[in-house]
This record gives sequence, C-alpha cells and structure tokens, in this order.
Amino acid sequence: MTLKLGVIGAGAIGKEHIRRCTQVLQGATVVAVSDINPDSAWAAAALPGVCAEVYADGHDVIRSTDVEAVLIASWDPTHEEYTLAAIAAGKPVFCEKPLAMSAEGCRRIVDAEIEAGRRLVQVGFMRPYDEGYRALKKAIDDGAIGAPLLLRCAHRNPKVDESYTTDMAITNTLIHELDVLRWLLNDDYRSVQVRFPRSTSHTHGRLKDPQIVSFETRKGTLIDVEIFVNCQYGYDIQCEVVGETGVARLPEPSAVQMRRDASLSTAILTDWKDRFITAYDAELQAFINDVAAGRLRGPSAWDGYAASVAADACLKAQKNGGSVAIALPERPSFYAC
Ligand SMILES: NC(=O)c1ccc[n+]([C@@H]2O[C@H](COP(=O)([O-])OP(=O)(O)OC[C@H]3O[C@@H](n4cnc5c(N)ncnc54)[C@H](O)[C@@H]3O)[C@@H](O)[C@H]2O)c1
Ligand SMILES: O[C@H]1[C@H](O)[C@@H](O)[C@H](O)[C@@H](O)[C@H]1O
Repeated sequence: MTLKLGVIGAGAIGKEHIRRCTQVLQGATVVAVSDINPDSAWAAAALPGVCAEVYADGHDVIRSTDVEAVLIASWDPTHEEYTLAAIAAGKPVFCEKPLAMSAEGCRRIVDAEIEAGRRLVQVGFMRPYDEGYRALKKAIDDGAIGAPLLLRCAHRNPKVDESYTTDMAITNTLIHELDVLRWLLNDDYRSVQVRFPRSTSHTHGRLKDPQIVSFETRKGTLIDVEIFVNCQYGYDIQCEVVGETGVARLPEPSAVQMRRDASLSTAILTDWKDRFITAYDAELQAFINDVAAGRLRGPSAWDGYAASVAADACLKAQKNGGSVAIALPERPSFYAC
C-alpha cells in the first residue's frame, strides 16, 4: 500500500523531503503541496516524478480526502497550528522541528494527541537516526567509557541571514541538541546557563553569535554546547563525551584525505542537507513504515515538548545571565516506550 502524503511548506527542506519521498524512499507518494508562496508550491509540484495537487492553503491539504498523512515543513511559528489541525483530522503528521515555539504550545499538541487516543505525531528530530550518533550512544550504553561525566558539543553553521536572531539560536538550532543529548545520555536537564563571548564581526545587531549554553543533567553530567551560526568555514557538528574510563567522540562524516600542494586535508561539509542526508532518509522511511503498521515509534510529541521545556529555560537564561532550573513533568504513560 502506498501512503498518500500532503506537504505544507515547500522551501529548502520541504523540497528535499518531497524529492526523497518520490525518488529514494519506499511506500509513499506526495499527492498534495501547499506554500504561502505559490511559486514555491508549483516548483515543488514540478520536481521530477511528482504528481501532486497544489493548494493555496495548508489547511486544505489537511482536509483533502486524498491526503492520508501530513508533512509539515513550513516556518517554525506555523507548526503548532498545522499539527493541531492534522490531529483534529485524525491524520498522522510528521512535523519538522521545533514542534511549537514554546513548551506551552507543545503541551497543547501533547494534550490533543492524548485526547485523540493514539500516537499521530512524529517530530523531525533526525539525529537519533544518524549512524554516528547511534554508534556514540552504543558506546555509552555498552559502558565503553564508564559513566558520562562531561560533554563538549558544537553546533556550527557557516552563516545565517538577517532574519535570524539570538533567540533562534535556541529554538531553531540548539533544539536539535536539546533532543539528541537527552536521548544519548538517557537523562534529562536540571538547569542551564547561557554565556556570550565577544560577538563575531560576521553577525548583525539582533544576533549575538556565538553563545555557550551549559547544562547540568539530573544525573550530574555537565554539558557545554557552543552555538556558532556564522562560523564561515562549514557545517560542523561536534560531540565529545568524557567518561570515567575514556572519551568517545561523534565520528566525522567520511571524506577523502588529500595530500597536495604541500598540505594534508579533508573537506568539511557546508550544508545540513548533506551532513544528515541518510538520517533524514531513515527518519522519514520510519514514519512511512510506522504509519502503515499503525504504530508511530519515532521522536514523539512528548520529545518535542521535553526539548521545548529546556528551550524555554535557555531563553530565560539568555536574558538573566544566571542559572535557570529546568523542570520536565513526569512522562505520561501514553508515551511509555
Ligand atoms: N530537521 C532539520 O535538520 C531541518 C533542516 C532545515 C529546516 N528544518 C525546519 O523545517 C522548516 C522549514 O525550513 P526551511 O529551511 O525549509 O525554510 P524555508 O524558508 O526554505 O522554507 C519554508 C517554507 O515555508 C513556507 N511557509 C511559511 N509559512 C507558511 C504557511 N503558513 N503555510 C504554508 N507555507 C508556509 C515559506 O514560504 C517557505 O517556502 C523550519 O521549521 C525549520 O526549522 C529542519
Ligand atoms: O533549520 C536548520 C536545521 O535545523 C539545521 O539542522 C540547523 O543546523 C540549523 O541551525 C537550522 O537553522
């Protein structure tokens, strides 16, 4: 059986997801597309192999009787409204990160899903599907380095545009670490502090860049994450875990080593699309398979909520400079693994 998908938001990742659903993955076809910019929707509908109806309004995609599941890839502030509408229509929904702009917004989605009585939401947190993160987690879970004591992480983007502001470093960028690190450590956050070094000259007045976000977890692990979104040199994701008996690092993406012109070098990727391409394929294939099997198992609305509870605390910590407590309520049994 082929799952009929409706896509809302046909920008960079919307088009990527349409391409992978059409050309790479098994078991799904894109039958509807919408974007507030009609040119983007028509361009996506014209991608090779795509045969989709174009709708002016995302809600018409959700309402369409042709659409069996919804994929949301529009701007961050639109996710909550469309996810709630998909739940109300009883349709499974894959929503790009963040699930909503605040913990309160995510909680509305959690409550609506529990009310619906079955899991309908998968959040686009793809890093748990990345081979490198999976290998790192296995090393930790196998006890290869003893208990994790410290983490040093970096999330670097080459550059962002003028619309990207200091708070988005948390809600749009750090949100990936907020999800993947609690999965990696089987732990939750207890508190957070944010510090700003001098800013790079490659930023603008509404973006302090870089910033260092420091967490303590419930088990007492300390985590530093550097977010640097105008680092200029590439798209670079780092994670080093210092344990009681050793150190484990996220593997670098494989690249050819070059010896030439009196230097030794390996290329660094420049784009999230390439860095996590196999993880994006795997997360969406899992969604398609799980919808067919009638049981979603990927990153849940509760995971989206947990990340947003921590994100809200980071936003407070950006403003007050001190330590801010993070209090995640107990996970409802509805989301038990
Ligand atoms: N998981 C990841 O690694 C990853 C990577 C990139 C983007 N994202 C997320 O995906 C989303 C899209 O990001 P992008 O990089 O493709 O941005 P983008 O700006 O390239 O595309 C977003 C598209 O959404 C459209 N849009 C905005 N509001 C809309 C609305 N109300 N209804 C329908 N369409 C609307 C815009 O016109 C645009 O074409 C964001 O939420 C972003 O955080 C996730
Ligand atoms: O939307 C993108 C995407 O989520 C990338 O994975 C992240 O590195 C960027 O900072 C963010 O802007």
